[in-house]
Amino acid sequence: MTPAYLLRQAAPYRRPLLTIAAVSLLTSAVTLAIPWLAGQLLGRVVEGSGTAAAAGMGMGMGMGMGMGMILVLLAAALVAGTGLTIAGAILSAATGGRILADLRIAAHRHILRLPVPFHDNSNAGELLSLTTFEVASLSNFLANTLARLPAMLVTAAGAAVLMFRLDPATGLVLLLLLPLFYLAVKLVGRRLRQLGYEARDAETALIVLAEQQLEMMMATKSFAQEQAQSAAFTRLAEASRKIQLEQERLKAMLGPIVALLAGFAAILVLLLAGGAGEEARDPAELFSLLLYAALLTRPMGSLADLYGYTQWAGGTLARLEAVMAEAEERGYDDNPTGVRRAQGALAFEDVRFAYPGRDMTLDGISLAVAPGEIVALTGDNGAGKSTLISLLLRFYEADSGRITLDGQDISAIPLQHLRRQIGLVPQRPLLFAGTVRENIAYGLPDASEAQLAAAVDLAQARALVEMLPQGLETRIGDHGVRLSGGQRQRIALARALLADPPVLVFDEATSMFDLDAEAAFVAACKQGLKGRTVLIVTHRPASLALADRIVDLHEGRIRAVTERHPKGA
Ligand SMILES: Nc1ncnc2c1ncn2[C@@H]1O[C@H](COP(=O)(O)OP(=O)(O)OP(=O)(O)O)[C@@H](O)[C@H]1O
Repeated sequence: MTPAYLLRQAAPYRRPLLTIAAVSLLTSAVTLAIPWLAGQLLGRVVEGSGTAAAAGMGMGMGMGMGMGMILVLLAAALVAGTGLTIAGAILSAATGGRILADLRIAAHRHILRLPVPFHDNSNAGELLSLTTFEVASLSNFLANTLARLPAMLVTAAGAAVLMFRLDPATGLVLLLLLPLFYLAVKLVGRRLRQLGYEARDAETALIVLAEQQLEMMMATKSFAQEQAQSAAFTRLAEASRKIQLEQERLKAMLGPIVALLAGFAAILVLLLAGGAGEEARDPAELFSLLLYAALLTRPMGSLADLYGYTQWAGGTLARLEAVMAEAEERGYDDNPTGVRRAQGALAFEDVRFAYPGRDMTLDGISLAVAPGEIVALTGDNGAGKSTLISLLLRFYEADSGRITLDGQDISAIPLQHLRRQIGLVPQRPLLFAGTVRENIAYGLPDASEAQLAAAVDLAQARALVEMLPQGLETRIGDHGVRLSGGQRQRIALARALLADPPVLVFDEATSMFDLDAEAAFVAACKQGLKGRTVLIVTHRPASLALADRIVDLHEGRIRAVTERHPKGA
C-alpha cells in the first residue's frame, strides 16, 4: 500500500473526516481542562471555600475564581465532553458506513467489469471476502482510528506539556519513560500486525472453503465425504480462532501494561513532586498532576492499537489496490441504449488463440456465416468449439486474425452492443434462486407477457411451466436445483430467445432434451428462427439436422465442412 493510495481513498471523505478530527480535538481540549478544573476544585475544598490560594500552574486562570464558578465550569466541561464524545461516535459511524458502502460498491462494480481471464484465475471466495469483511474493517479503520489520531496525539502531548509546566521534574521523568512506552508499543504492535495478516488470511480461507463446500454439496453427499469436509472446515475454523485468541490476548495485555507503567510513573511523580524536603506541594496541583498522568496512559494504549490497525488496513488496502488496478474489459459503454440491430453476418478470418500457458486451441479458423444461416459446429471434446464461441462474445481476445459482425471488426464494437446482438445458451445453464419468470427475464427484465410466452413456447418450456406448482412464479432454488437437467436447459433457452437477438448461439443447449422434445425444438426453430443467424455446438443428430452447414473441428482446425441445405435453397 502506498500512502498516496490511502490518501486517494480518503480524499472524497475529507470533509466528514476533518469534522471528526475537529470534534475529537475539541473533545481532547475539554478532556485536558477537566483535570485542571478538578484540581482547582480540590484546592478550594481543602483550603476552605473561595480563598483562592495560588493555583500555582503559572497560568493565572484559577486565581480568584470562586468555587461556584469552578463548579459551573467543571460541570460544563463534563457535559460538553459527553456531548462531543457522543457526536464524535455518531459522526464516525456515519462516515464509516458511507466509506464502507462506497468502497464495496466501487469494488463490486469493478469486479463485474473485469475480463473473463481475470475471473478464470481468481477465487470467488477471496473476492467475496474482500468486498465484505475486509472492506468493512478498512472503513472502520479510516473513520474510527485514523480520524481520531490527531486528538489522541493532542491529548497525549497536551497532558505532557501541562505536566511539564506544573512540575519540570515530572516532565523529565516522563521524557525518560517515553522510550519505554515506545518500545512496548512497537514490539506488541509488530506482533499485532503479523497476527492481523494471519487472522485475515485465516478468515478468507474459511470463506473460500465454505463457499466451495456448499457448491459441492451433492458430491459431498454422494461420495459420503461429510466427515472429511467437516474436519477440513473444523481445522480452518480452529486455526482462525487461535489466531484471534492470540490477537485478543495481546490487545488485552497491552492497555493494562501501559497503564501499569503509567501507574508507576504516577507514584514517581508523587514522590518527586510531593516532597524531598522542599516547600510543601499544593494539593490541587498534585491532584491535577495525577489526573494528567492518568490521561496520558489512554492515548498511549490507543496509539499502540492504531499501530496494529494501520498495518492490518495496509494489507487490505494492498489487496484492494491490486484488484482495482486490474484493467476492465475493453470497450465498455456505460449507457448501451439505441443498439442498432445487426443483420447477423459473421466471419472468422484466420483466427488463432491459445489460453495463457496452453497449446494453441484455435489454429487458423476461417469461417463465414451468412445472415439467417444455421451452422452446426461439431467435433471431439476439447476441439475448441466453445472457445470459438467465447471469442465471438469477446470473453477472450483472439491472438491473431479477426472476427467480424456485419463486416465490422468485433473489437471495434462497444462490448454491450456486441453482446446484446448475441443470445448465448451456454453448455451449463446458469440459473439463480429466483422464480422461473425472473430467470427467463434475466437479460430483458421489462419483457412483456407476450414476449415471455413466445420464448417459453419456442424453448419447448410450455408444458414445464404449466406443470410447476406456481407456474412462472415457481421458485427454482440455487442454480435451479429444483428442476431436472433438461428443464434447466429449457429455462436457459427461453432466456436467450426472449430478447430475440439477430444471432443465437446454442452450446450443447439441448444435450439433455429427450428425443421428442429435441425434435419438437428443431421443428419449432425452423419456423421461429427464420432470419436469425444460428451457431449450434452439438453432437446430437437432431440438432445437426437443423443446420444448413456442419463444420467439423479437430484440434483447433476445421477438418471438414458439410453443406446440407445449399444457401438460398
Ligand atoms: N478457461 C480456460 N483456460 C485454459 N484452458 C481452457 C479454458 N477453457 C478451455 N480450455 C482448454 O481449451 C481446449 C478447448 O476447449 P473447448 O471448451 O473450446 O472445447 P470444446 O470443443 O467445446 O469441447 P467439448 O465438446 O468437450 O465441450 C481444451 O483443451 C480445454 O482444456
